[in-house]
Amino acid sequence: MKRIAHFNLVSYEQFQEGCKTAAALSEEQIQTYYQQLKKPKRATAGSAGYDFYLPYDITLKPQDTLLIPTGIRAYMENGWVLQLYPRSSLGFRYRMQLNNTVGVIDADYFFADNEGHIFAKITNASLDGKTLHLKQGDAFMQGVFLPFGICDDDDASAVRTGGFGSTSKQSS
Ligand SMILES: O=c1ccn([C@H]2C[C@H](O)[C@@H](COP(=O)(O)OP(=O)(O)OP(=O)(O)O)O2)c(=O)[nH]1
Repeated sequence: MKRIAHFNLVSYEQFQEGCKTAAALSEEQIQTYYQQLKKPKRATAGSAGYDFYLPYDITLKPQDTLLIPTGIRAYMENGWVLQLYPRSSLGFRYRMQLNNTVGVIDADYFFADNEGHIFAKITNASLDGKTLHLKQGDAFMQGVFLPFGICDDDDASAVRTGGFGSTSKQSS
């Protein structure tokens, strides 16, 4: 197995910033949640997916959507990508989905202005009216590191600075 990555927590300031855009939380709550953040882990020696844990309790009614600041950044060697998927059991039971279907975390995102803070946007797409209640520390999403190739005439040289959609802003 290739060891090509590691997870870190983002700084407290970045987590606080992420929480501000995601939820109405007091400073005290944010401090507590930050202290209790857990780095992603694989559940078994043979698992491909690193489980990401919720920073705080969430309730998602059918069709509700939430942005979640994970408090996590991922360093990985060039030539690797971290792909994010819902945790299968939550997909099976609640049709919990990632709004972008699969999250793509680029290797250079680690060096972005927001410290490479990984966000997840999830929806309860339940077709049978089930509300999803999850607790702080529950695994809700999984990340898999994958190698990728590039085209032989590829000359991409732009440097990533921001988060979602930032590269198209730079080039337009
Ligand atoms: O679920 C996600 C998906 C992406 N990202 C971060 C990491 C990724 O490196 C960056 C940009 O994502 P992506 O390349 O998929 O989005 P884009 O809309 O194509 O934006 P960009 O122009 O920045 O490439 O946003 C997340 O935190 N969570």
